[in-house]
Order: sequence, then structure tokens, then C-alpha cells
Amino acid sequence: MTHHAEHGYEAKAAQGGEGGGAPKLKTENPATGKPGRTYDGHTREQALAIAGKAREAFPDWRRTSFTERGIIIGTAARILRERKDEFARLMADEMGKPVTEGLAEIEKCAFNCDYFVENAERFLANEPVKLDGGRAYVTFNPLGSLLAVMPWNFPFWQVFRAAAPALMAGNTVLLKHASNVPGCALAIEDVFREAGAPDNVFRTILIAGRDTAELIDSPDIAAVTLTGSVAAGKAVAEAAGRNLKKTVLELGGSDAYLVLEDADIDHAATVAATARMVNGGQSCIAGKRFVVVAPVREAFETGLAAKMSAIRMGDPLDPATKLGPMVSVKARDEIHRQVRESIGKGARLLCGGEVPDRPGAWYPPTVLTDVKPGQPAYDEEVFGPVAAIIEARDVQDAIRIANDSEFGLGAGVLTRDIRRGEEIAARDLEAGIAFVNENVRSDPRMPFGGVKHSGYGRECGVFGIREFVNIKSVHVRE
Ligand SMILES: O=CCCC(=O)O
Repeated sequence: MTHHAEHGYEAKAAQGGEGGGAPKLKTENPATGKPGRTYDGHTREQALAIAGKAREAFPDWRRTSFTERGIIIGTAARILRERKDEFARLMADEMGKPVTEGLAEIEKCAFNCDYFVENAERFLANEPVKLDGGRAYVTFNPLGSLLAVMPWNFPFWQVFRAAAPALMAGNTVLLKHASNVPGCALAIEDVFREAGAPDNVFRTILIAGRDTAELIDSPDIAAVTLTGSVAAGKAVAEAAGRNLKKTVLELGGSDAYLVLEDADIDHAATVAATARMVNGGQSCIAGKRFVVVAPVREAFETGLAAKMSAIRMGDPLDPATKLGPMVSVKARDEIHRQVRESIGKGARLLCGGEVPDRPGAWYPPTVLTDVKPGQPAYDEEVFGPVAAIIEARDVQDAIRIANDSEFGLGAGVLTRDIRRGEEIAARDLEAGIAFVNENVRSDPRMPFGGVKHSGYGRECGVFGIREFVNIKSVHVRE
């Protein structure tokens, strides 16, 4: 199987010069196709120098108390809320997110900051261990400077999800964002600066994806967290592995939802449409495959096609808009290729599937059925508003199909039999996150991450904050 999501690491910055010169990062409004602002990037030397400064800032930052760090991260939450209209507009302009979703994203970032302000000290409190003699405990030390390589699809949330716990733990953070959201990347740096973070505790580096490996080689970087594609994950893991640096990888997904015979079909169709349309379908945890047992397939097809066709596509600046443009014309064309090729190989189109005749990166809500192995809609991650319906003989067959993927991020079960649904979710599905009768969502309070090619390690909650710490055993003979 292949993975076609366009994530930050490999997105190319427009190069202003050869031989490692500073890139120019050009933005383009995906709703209109018109060029936006151009930003001056950093040269490799500048980027390495900033990494050096973040490392120099680490010893003082790690010695601050949880209360001191909490005041800064809590202030960042307040600033996010105060400036949320501006930030939602910035996301809309750079990557096409409808402002209503953008506002919700900023609120989630602020909630995440507050959550770690409130809980970091408890999550990282010393844990006593009973040994035969003396006094023993586990303590959690920060690691140093964390490089966060982040994608464009949730330009604020992905960064805050990684940064708030890392900073609260006493690490410093360097952000290498996707090259198409430089305004967001700089705005986030500004939030931490305005919140009173000491110099270089949080820095944004604007470099091309291909220069990231060199940064990982730098002794100033202690560890790396990446959200992005499988290809990006492999490249980062390889570079980090060469340097024996800890990584957390949150990669692609092809989340399956099982629709069982006893499901409330109207509810199942609503959950499916909601799951599929998260961020216009451009989310690693968007529902992508709907595995339906044969007796309810037709009813589900009708229900899902009706819900998807009713979703309004329009100007991302209009608060009523649910579906904005795709991130770029290139990404839209790739989605359309996957749809056309799937139809060519036997899938049936229930709605959508036509590229609108207008400038910008538009693609309508689309439903394919009769999706089978060998079709891109079955084999690949489709990063757009395209739902794939796959028929299963029975529940065992449905579980097999759900797990027949290189990915293992999220998954769902739709059934009235809560016990059975829970058993399937908790035991049978090869996924890091499994929901029953609801669409998969990330939450600062719950560990988030996957298995197989969806990556490893966890973000969020106690497991997330403990990824980038030295879990140190201390034994004292008194
Ligand atoms: O793109 C993947 C994750 C998005 C989220 O955390 O909701």
C-alpha cells in the first residue's frame, strides 16, 4: 500500500537560492489560487545557530518550577483565546480551513495548555519504589531541546499538542513547520514570546524539509517528535536512529469504522459523515473506510450519500461553511486520481467525484461503494472528503478488513450491542484509538498515537508528557 498524504516534512519550500541559501516560503490561498505572502526562511547556518540558542536556554528553563512554567503556558492559553479570530483567519488563508473549525482548533490548543498547566507536576511527580533497603524512587528529568516537525493540516493544534507538555516538562522546543504555513509557525512563536517565555525556549525555524535531517544530526537537538506521512516518519526515524535520539512518530491513518447488522443506520451514517469530513477529510484520524456487513450495506449507502451530499462546500471565511478547499490543487488532483482509478477498477460512485469548474483546490463530498483491494480507495490513505464503503460478509470478516491496512491509528464500531462493540474496539482492532458509536477524536486527556505504519509513541495525557523525559531511577542508602 502507498501513502499519499502531503505532510510537512517533505513539502518543499520554494527555494530562493542554491547551495543551502535561505528559502523563500511562498503561500497560496487554496480557496482562490491567488498568491499570499512570501516569507524569508532561515539558512542552514541560521537554523543550526537557533538550535544552539535553544540548547543554551535549556539549563535555566529546566530549573524553573512547574508554577513558573505554568504561568507562561497558562498565559499562552489566554493569548490564544484573545487572538483566536486572527489565527483562524490565518489558517483559512494559508491552508483553507473553514474559520468555524479554526476557532475550535484554537480553543482546543488553549484547553490543552490549561490541562498540562494543571496536571504536569502530578504527571511528573517522583514515584516511590519499594526495595529491600534504602529509599528508591523514579524521577523525571527533561531531555533538552525537542525538535517538533509538524504538518499543515492542524497548523496550531499539532504544534500545541507537542509543545505544551514538552515545555511544562522543562524541555525547550524548536518548531520546523510545514512550508505552506509559515505565518502560523511564526504566530505560534509570537504567542510564546508574548506569554513571557524566556528567549529561545520556543523557536520557529523556517527551513526546507530536506534540511531537517541535518538539524537532527546537530548535538543541540535532544529528541524529535514528528506528525506527518510515513515517508517523513521513516526519514526522521532514520536520521534520529543514526544519532540515537528518541522519537515519537504520529503518521498516517486509514481509519476503518465497522457498521454491524444491529447498528442504528441513521446514527451510523451521521457518525461516518462526521468522521470522514474532519478537516475536509484531511486528517490522519478522519474515517476513511466504512466496512459494512452485507445485510445493511444498501441502507448505509443511502444514508451516508445523503449526509455527505448535504454538506455545504464554500468560502472558508463564511462561518456557515463546513467544507472548504483542499490544501492545494496538487493535493486535490491526487484525491481525484484516487477516485477515478478506484472507479476504473470497479468502485461505484454514489455522489461527488467531479472537480468543480472554478479556481482553487475544490473537491466535493464524495462516496464510493464496492470498494475492494487493488483500488486506491482501499489500499491507500485518501486525504480528502472521499468515503469508501467496503462490504463484509459478517462481523469477523469486517474485523479482518479493518485490520487489512498498513495503518493502525484510529478505528470505530457502530452497533447497538455495546458489549460486543466494546470488545471489538478494545481487543480486536489494530489501532491506537478505538471508539464505539462515535467518531474518533483526539483529546489532551487521552493518549494519542498508533501502531504499524501509523507510528509509535504517544502524545497527550500522562503517556504523552513522559515521552520526552529521562525516566531516572534513584536509590539512596541512608
Ligand atoms: O491529523 C491528525 C490528528 C488530528 C487531531 O489530533 O485531531
